[in-house]
Amino acid sequence: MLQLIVCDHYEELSRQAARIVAKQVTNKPTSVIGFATGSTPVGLYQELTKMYQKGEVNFKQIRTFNLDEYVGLDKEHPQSYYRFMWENLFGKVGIEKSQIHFPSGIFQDPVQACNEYESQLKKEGPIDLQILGIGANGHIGFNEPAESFILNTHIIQLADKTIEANARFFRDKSEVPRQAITMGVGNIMNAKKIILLASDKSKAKAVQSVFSSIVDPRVPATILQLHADVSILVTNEVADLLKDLNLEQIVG
Ligand SMILES: N[C@@H]1[C@@H](O)[C@H](O)[C@@H](COP(=O)(O)O)O[C@@H]1O
Repeated sequence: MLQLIVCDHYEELSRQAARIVAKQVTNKPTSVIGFATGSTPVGLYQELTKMYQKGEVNFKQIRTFNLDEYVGLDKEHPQSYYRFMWENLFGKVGIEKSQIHFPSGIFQDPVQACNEYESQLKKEGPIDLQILGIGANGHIGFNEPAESFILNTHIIQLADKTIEANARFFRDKSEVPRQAITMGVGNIMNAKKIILLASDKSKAKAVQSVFSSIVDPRVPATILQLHADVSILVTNEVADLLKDLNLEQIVG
């Protein structure tokens, strides 16, 4: 079931998302939380940090999984998602290395790297609460538009649009890795609860697609319609653009 939550602005969206995460962790201190990167959840991570500092939530017993990592960037690379999570959340709220799981962007054998993450997910999962952003092309994690869905952790060729969108974090577009390792849509759909955050106008079409009643791997987020518990938090400016768009307007 999909629930749309419209928030006045980005700060409110971040606060609402933080309340959902904090409630999950308070109700079940040993929760497995799936974290996302990108600019959208930064406000959520700031809110969680504030709540932690005020003693309103603690993360001592949680275990974490992250959606994805760039292939070829080691953990300490300034643009690695691993480093992003330490700088934006883990390092600020007392989460320790022993609590976290991350797909590795550096490996000799891609199959083995994916299998290792799969076994960790199987052993520690299911994820209780998965946080998602969304790409303007409808990608979730790094599940890019394709002819079919890939369910498990895999290596993906990044779409040109994604490379362009993420170039803003690098000195130059040529520095953006061309591949990523990502959880598959099956891993994401296995989460008990999902919250998807979209605050930028550029995401409106992708968000609309989630309500399209068509499931299409060319817009990966459409799979979320089959999940039992998804809350989609959008800002007013995204909500204003949610009109009767059809899927063909979103693909490509
Ligand atoms: N792999 C990540 C996604 O997990 C994220 O949701 C998306 C949107 O990012 P942003 O929030 O910066 O727009 O793109 C990135 O490439």
